[in-house]
Amino acid sequence: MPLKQIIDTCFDTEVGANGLDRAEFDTVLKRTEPGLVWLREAYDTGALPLLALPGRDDDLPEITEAAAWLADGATDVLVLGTGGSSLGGQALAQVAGWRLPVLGDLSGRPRLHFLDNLDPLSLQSGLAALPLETTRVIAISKSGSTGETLMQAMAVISAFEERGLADRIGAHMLGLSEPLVSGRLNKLRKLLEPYGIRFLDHDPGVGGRFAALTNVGLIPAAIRGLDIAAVRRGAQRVLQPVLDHAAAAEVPAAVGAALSVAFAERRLPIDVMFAYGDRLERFTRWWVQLWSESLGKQGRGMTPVAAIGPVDQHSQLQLYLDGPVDKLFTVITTECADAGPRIDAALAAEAGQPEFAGRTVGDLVASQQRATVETLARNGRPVRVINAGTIDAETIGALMMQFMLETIIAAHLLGVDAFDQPAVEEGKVLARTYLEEM
Ligand SMILES: O=P(O)(O)OC[C@H]1O[C@](O)(CO)[C@@H](O)[C@@H]1O
Repeated sequence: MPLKQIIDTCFDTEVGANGLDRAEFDTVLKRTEPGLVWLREAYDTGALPLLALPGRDDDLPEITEAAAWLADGATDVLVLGTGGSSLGGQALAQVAGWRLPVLGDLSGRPRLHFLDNLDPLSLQSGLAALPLETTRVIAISKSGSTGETLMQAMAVISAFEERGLADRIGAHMLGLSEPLVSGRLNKLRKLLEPYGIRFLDHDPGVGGRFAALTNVGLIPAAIRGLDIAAVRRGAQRVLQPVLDHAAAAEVPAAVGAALSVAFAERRLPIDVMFAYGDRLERFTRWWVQLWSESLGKQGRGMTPVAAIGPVDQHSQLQLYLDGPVDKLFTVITTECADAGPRIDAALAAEAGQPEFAGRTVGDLVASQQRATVETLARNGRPVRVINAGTIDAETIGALMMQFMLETIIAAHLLGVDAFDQPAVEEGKVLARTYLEEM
């Protein structure tokens, strides 16, 4: 089912004075047109390889083979890498059942562990607990120089050696990094290749946070059994209107970018993504990096906040309904009516919840989604809705492409480069200095 975007509750007619008036919105929407032209040109010239990915299938056999190689006979697969080298894979794998409460890893496939946050205690206890004889590792870093990933890779190698498994390192690990460029040191390759570890190439033209549809995101997804061709099909469906020269109003990503920037210009500089369903939790985190690193530059940018429903109704909604009016909400809903356990009428009566009788858990969540959107609007909070239908491979591909396009178009509107992240370097240099001083 295609994504369905509903924006009525962003306008003053629905939410009162905090909403945009149509003319104001149309002016910002018109400003997205150069961004759309730029995207089409980038597609035609191949300047942005990300845009060619949805239509490609030539690389899928290599991705499928790598996933099968990692999973073959494995009880556990460790994914080393951080930021864009991890979050896309996490978002996709979660759609296929990874990291869900209780049942997440009971699929007969290897357990997946994404070691994206460097934490000394987690790493130590994790490596001690894992059956390394049957553990495979994929180390992902576009640059090959991210300290966290390098340190994790070194710790893993040492753990294999300490368990007397030094001779298996080459057969248990895979690397994924940019191809070697003469004169530039790739530390990850330098570290791992001497062990005979095979490397796949990270597409040098696709930045980490935009790499979910490359081998970076698709290998972990395929390990979990997600249909990776369908992920790309979903992405293509969202890209197509841009390539077909659709008017900005017919390109949901242009509409989304225009809304966000229009509200930011009105001093609503916070974007809250409120996604209903456990399977979208990591997706919201992936989006937070995409939106933050791509747009937060030169004093500009909108602050992303991630929430999932219904649980965050019980932690954040009070602020959203009654706190400062400084946010645009994007509520991602799913078709969940009729899904999940059906509630026994006698139990419902016994508990004093007669309205539960005969209803499914999905019926309640469907009602909650609707209620959240309406309550936000009634309290004068601008809210757009994206009805994602069923959360499957195609849907997550579509959502990822929608938000990547939205990010690129928003960057055009803000006048910033979506593809760099110069400011984060400063802290990395300082951390290295402090480490040397220790
Ligand atoms: O894939 P790499 O090069 O290891 O980078 C990991 C992450 O670190 C950053 O460069 C920020 O430090 C992100 O942009 C990137 O996704």
